[in-house]
Amino acid sequence: MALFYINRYGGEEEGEREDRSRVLLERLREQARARQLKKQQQEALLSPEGLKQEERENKLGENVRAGNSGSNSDNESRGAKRKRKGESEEDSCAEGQKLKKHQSCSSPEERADTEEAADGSTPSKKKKKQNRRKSNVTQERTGADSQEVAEQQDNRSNLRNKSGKKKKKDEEAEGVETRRKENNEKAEGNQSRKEELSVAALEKEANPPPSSLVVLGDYDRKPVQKVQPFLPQWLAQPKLVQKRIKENLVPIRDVPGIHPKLLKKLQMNGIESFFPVQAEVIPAILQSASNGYLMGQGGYRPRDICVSAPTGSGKTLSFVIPIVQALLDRVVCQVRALVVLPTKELAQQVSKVFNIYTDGTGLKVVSVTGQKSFAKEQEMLVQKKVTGYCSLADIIVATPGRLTDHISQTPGFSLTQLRFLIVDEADRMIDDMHQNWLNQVVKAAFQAEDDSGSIMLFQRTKPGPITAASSCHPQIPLQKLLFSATLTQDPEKLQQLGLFQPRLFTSVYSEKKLLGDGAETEQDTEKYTLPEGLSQCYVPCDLNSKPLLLLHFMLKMKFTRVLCFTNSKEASHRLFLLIQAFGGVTVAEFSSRLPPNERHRTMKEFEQGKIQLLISTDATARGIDIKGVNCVINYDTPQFIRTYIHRVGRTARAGKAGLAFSMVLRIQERRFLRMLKDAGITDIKQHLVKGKLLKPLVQQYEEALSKLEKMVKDERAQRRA
Ligand SMILES: Nc1ncnc2c1ncn2[C@@H]1O[C@H](COP(=O)(O)OP(=O)(O)OP(=O)(O)O)[C@@H](O)[C@H]1O
Repeated sequence: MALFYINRYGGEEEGEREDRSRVLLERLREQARARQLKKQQQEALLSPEGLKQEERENKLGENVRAGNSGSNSDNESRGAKRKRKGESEEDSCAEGQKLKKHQSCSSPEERADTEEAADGSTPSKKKKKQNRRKSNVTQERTGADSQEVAEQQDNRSNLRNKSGKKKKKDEEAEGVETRRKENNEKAEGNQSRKEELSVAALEKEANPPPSSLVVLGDYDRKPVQKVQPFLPQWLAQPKLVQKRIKENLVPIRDVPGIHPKLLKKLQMNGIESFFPVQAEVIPAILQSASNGYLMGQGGYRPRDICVSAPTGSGKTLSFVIPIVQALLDRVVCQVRALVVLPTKELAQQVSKVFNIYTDGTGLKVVSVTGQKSFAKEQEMLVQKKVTGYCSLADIIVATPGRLTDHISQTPGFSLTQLRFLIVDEADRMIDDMHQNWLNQVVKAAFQAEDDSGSIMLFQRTKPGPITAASSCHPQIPLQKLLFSATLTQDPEKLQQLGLFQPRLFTSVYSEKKLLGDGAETEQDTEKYTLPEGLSQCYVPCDLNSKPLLLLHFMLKMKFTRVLCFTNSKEASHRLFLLIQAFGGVTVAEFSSRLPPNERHRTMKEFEQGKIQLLISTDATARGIDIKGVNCVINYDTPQFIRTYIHRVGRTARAGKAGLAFSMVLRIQERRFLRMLKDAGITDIKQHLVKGKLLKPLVQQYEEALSKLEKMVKDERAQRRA
């Protein structure tokens, strides 16, 4: 076999070489013929008249050459250099290229050899090599060089013609007809040679030989093309939800399948119409539970649902209503719905909404957030009976930390009947995934029931691939529902949630844009959506003028119900003390510095309008729904776009109007505006406050500063004591 390959390979190579030499030989013959014809022509010219004419022509040629002698000698020396260079580069020339170069750029010396070949004598190998070298040298010459070569050729052949004049006289006997024919052939040959030479020169110009010198630091700025992410179909083609609330209200009776009990409750709570996200998501969840909570529609596992809609667009109700309805018919109290949220305040808020809609239904809602003691929470969750533990909660609203504590430490706490897992502020919860809370929940949900387990029939195992066998054994499905105003569209992040055939409902539209060449491209014109009633401004300022600006907004512009954000609890506290020391504004602070009950009280007072200005950390940035907040001030610029969106989203909720001011240090201005622009937020206006407007506040402010200094010292002393 190996031998066959060798022979085959060898055979092909030989054939190829034969072909090449045949072509070469043919070419050489042609050239020799052309030369012979030229000689004959010269002889014809050597007649007395012809000689005179030739002398005249030679003289004229010499004069012309004398005029160009400088440049010619330059060219010659360059030619010599190139020849040397050509010799050194010879080895790197590819075999295939050699033939082409040989044909297109034959030097005078080479042609002398070709004459020999035409005579029938075979040139030696050494000579061939020399020829190849020479042809390489010639190849490097420019168009001007090739002209010169052509001239030299003519001169040499003239000389040769003169010396062999007598010898050639014998051949004059050949017919004039043949000469003319051959003359034409020769002219054609010369023309083609000239063309080949100039093509070679052009090729050389287009591909100059590589330089050994590298130019550093000289590069062109190339526009970086944005890589369009490849999204799975459910992310690329979501179900679109209208952004504008007021224009897209849907009367509650127009949404099919809602239980009359719930319709009544909605009306009692002043809800006559559903917001767009509710009109889309409520029917979708209800449909997946249309066969009851024990199995999915048609016995299949229901699809998971992801919702990305602006702040204040009513996402809470879009999961509360269908879950309450799905569990209305439950017989035994078991944990069937679990809502996980990032903060205690948010968990309390959501559990309040559940309480409203489960009131009078027999469904029990328990909140596990650490607000109460662990033992107290345990008592609220499970009860020990003679027959074993039984659940006291149908719906649990929890923060991840407390939830995992109960999973691992509360006897009888079971999630084996869990049907709905709701992750609110899902993007934030994905960031918290390092706590491993989701794995613990899923593990607890698919844990085998111990002997005391009452409903062995509905025992379930962790779902694997769908097979005929798995379809024959229906079990209570676990459906995940994700909600956020800034839900990530990063498939890798969402992957961590182990979603099953998810559906996405979103208000973030990708718009098709026309490129310059007329082609269409899909571009995210906005990555996040803000409430329609929100007006945004930024105030360029310096560090010292920030407190004065805040006082100016509160005292001169008479802002009321203002939620003001700082980037740390220390900053919140100091600003609170300063504004308090200044006086004239009812102010409070909200951060993890305060105990939960104090935070709760503060929030209540703020909601009641007893506090004009609430200075807070990002603890209130997400999800908190405080009615009547008409202005948000970013005292410290938010570092991330998601933080900005959630902060400003505390106003302009439920289709109402609201105002957001961001104080931006001049050094931060560019970065801040770029951050917003990258997220597709361009409708932010600059709001300049003139120094003279702040001047009247300065003296009182300086007094407040000295008071603050004293207060901070006292606090430090107290802490040390
Ligand atoms: N259909 C409705 N009609 C009138 N008001 C509604 C309706 N749905 C919700 N609301 C009110 O709108 C406000 C915002 O609702 P919700 O807190 O659910 O918004 P959200 O989308 O969860 O906001 P965030 O993203 O900030 O958490 C609440 O005060 C709520 O009572």
